[in-house]
Amino acid sequence: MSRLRRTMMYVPGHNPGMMIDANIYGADSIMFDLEDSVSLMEKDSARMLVYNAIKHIDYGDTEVVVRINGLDTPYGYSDIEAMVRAGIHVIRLPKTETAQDIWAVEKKIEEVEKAIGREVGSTKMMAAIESALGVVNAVEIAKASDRLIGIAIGAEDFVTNMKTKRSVDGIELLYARSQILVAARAANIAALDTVYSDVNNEEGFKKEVELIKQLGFDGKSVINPRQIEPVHEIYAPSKAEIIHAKNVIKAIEEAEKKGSGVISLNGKMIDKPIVERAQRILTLANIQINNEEVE
Ligand SMILES: CC(C)(COP(=O)(O)OP(=O)(O)OC[C@H]1O[C@@H](n2cnc3c(N)ncnc32)[C@H](O)[C@@H]1OP(=O)(O)O)[C@@H](O)C(=O)NCCC(=O)NCCSC(=O)C[C@@](O)(CC(=O)O)C(=O)O
Ligand SMILES: [Mg+2]
Repeated sequence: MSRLRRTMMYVPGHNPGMMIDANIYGADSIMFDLEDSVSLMEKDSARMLVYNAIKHIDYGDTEVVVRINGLDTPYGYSDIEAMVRAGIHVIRLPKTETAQDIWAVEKKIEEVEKAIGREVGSTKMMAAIESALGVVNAVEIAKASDRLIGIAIGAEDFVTNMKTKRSVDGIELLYARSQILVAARAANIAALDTVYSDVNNEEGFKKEVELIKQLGFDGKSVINPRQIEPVHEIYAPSKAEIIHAKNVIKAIEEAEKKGSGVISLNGKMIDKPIVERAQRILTLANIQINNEEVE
């Protein structure tokens, strides 16, 4: 079953109180931040804190991601060196604009993997796209490396670059979100939506989550534990959807045994895209397809 990435929670890398038990809130991934939530004065100490957290704290099954500083800053290469040595699962590059940005990070990761005897390719990557140039190059970025597990939109930087600001309905983000989604799907990797900064506006947050789910995003970057449960609730399939999905899988398995790829269920045609949607529903419902009784 593919890993769920409905929520990826930012945890400021200079805040040991937030880092120590960041997995207890139930986010699918936690993302230690070395970039914009950390002041220039604290860059080196935050890197050391995050290194120690990854090395010594057991975060269980939670995926651990680190957002590094860009390679155009004095911190990016040291961030990669420390994070690969610590054993990070995923390195997220902010403000990615070209495939070359990905290759430069990958080159450094590989150098460190070889130096410490870590399996080459085992450190995964994500790219955040936060500018017009990044959006224009989204497909090349998404396809730039086998290490990439997903791409994300960073809306606060993006709207600044576009000389606008975020609105309630998010119209200013529609093109970029769509472009990033299409690029992710073309590369067969995950698409993650951006943060919603107004943590006390639960209604506004839920509306945005409904929107990005409908667009097709796998999940969302979040900044506060209170934002995790609403995302998981909105992404959870209904009981009726689960039962239907199970019936679709059972029907197609029986049809395949008989050598047919197309069948009907309750008078409706069931073919490959419908089966794929059913599998996605069961993944979201956390159900092992083959080990479940079909109701
Ligand atoms: C927002 C707020 C200050 C609210 O504080 P509050 O104090 O009101 O929070 P409360 O709800 O009261 O906290 C209750 C309990 O949860 C604990 N707790 C809270 N937050 C926690 C957390 N994140 N991790 C673990 N623990 C947490 C807290 O310690 C307390 O624990 P306890 O005392 O034990 O009860 C706080 O959450 C926070 O700092 N968030 C992270 C902000 C951040 O990282 N920004 C950078 C990333 S965006 C960016 O860069 C833009 C972007 O790049 C993005 C893109 O890529 O999309 C672009 O361009 O768009
Ligand atoms: Mg940003």
